[in-house]
Amino acid sequence: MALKRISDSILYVGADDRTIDLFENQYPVSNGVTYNSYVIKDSKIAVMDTVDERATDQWFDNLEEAFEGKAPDYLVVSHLEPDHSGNIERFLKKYPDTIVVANAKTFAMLPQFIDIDVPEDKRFVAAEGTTLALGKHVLTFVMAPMVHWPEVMVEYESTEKVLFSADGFGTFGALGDRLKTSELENMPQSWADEARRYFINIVGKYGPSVQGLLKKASALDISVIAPLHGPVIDKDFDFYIDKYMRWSSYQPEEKGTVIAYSTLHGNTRKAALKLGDDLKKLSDEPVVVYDLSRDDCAKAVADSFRFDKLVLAGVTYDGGLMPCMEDFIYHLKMKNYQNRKAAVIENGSWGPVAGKLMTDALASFKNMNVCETKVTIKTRLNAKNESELSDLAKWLLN
Ligand SMILES: Cc1cc2nc3c(=O)[nH]c(=O)nc-3n(C[C@H](O)[C@H](O)[C@H](O)COP(=O)(O)O)c2cc1C
Repeated sequence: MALKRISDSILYVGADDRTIDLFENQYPVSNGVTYNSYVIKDSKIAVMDTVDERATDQWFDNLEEAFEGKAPDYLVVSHLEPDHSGNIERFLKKYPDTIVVANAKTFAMLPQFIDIDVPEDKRFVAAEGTTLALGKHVLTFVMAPMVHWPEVMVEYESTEKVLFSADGFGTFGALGDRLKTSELENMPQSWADEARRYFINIVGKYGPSVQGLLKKASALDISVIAPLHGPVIDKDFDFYIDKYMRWSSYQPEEKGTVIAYSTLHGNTRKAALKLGDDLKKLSDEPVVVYDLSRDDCAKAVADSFRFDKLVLAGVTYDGGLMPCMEDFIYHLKMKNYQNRKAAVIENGSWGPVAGKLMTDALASFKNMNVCETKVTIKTRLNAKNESELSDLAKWLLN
């Protein structure tokens, strides 16, 4: 099959992985994932990153097709996460004359990832603003520390105005025979859900670092963004940049409520659904309800960042919270959840403490407006609780 291309000179040599169930062994990827890698062909040939070990054979086949009998000159390593560094060693064994292009931090960390000691004359050490001419094409290196690993850098190719954005603007999902967002259906909207789940959960903790990179990127004239996962972005840039601005500044994208519940016997679920119905009766704003025992925690976390309101509805369990609620709150904390309106519904049959625990957790996040009155259910919803839930819906929408 002919290789997919960004242009005549920039080829896609990455691969779909539809066999993986959990990305990073924790995020469900029912539509698979891609490990992107690119080849720039000019007087010199540069390979932009390797791929996960799971895609080794496909990648080497693609490389051979792209090289057309020539040998590569450079291997650019934008960062060392195993899904991108997984084939550096095999590549250097197969193409030992290649010069490795990476920054000083990457070279310092490289021995943790490969057993080959790259000799000095096979190293090109990139720093902020360093350029590397391949012929007509020229790469400029832009450091992006802690987006989301310390050694991350991105590369800007100025002739075709391509930003190789590392994991920035990446998303889950295999690509099949398409590559660019302009070739995919329902773009850019359909990109947002999975890109949000990817960003918030994988990069979200490092908002200020992402803002730093966005500031540097705003000075570049960009025609294409080529990330390391998912489609190459070739239009509607404002949409994608706006999403990244919001996500990295922890601002909600839109009005709406996430109700995340934990239940042992189903009564707290009933309360969560009742509140959802009350909200829907009062407003057209979206309401999304998550069963934290069953639903994808990463999706619940991503939607919590998407919307401006969050309700935690949880049972008291052995004098504490159910593990799934603890886990959800832990994820919110890890990803710097903040700037939202929030409320709590608790349940307990003899000594409810879940409300205090959930309220304290929410109040510990930055700039939260947490409802002062919590709804306390004693085992089953009663008429008073129903009226309290109606009042809570009004407070949330106020
Ligand atoms: C194993 C177990 C431990 C529980 N621990 C407590 C507890 O420490 N304090 C309390 O008030 N209720 C406790 N409960 C009762 C739950 O909070 C109870 O399931 C809830 O009040 C009813 O809501 P649900 O139908 O949503 O589970 C416990 C229930 C179970 C099954």
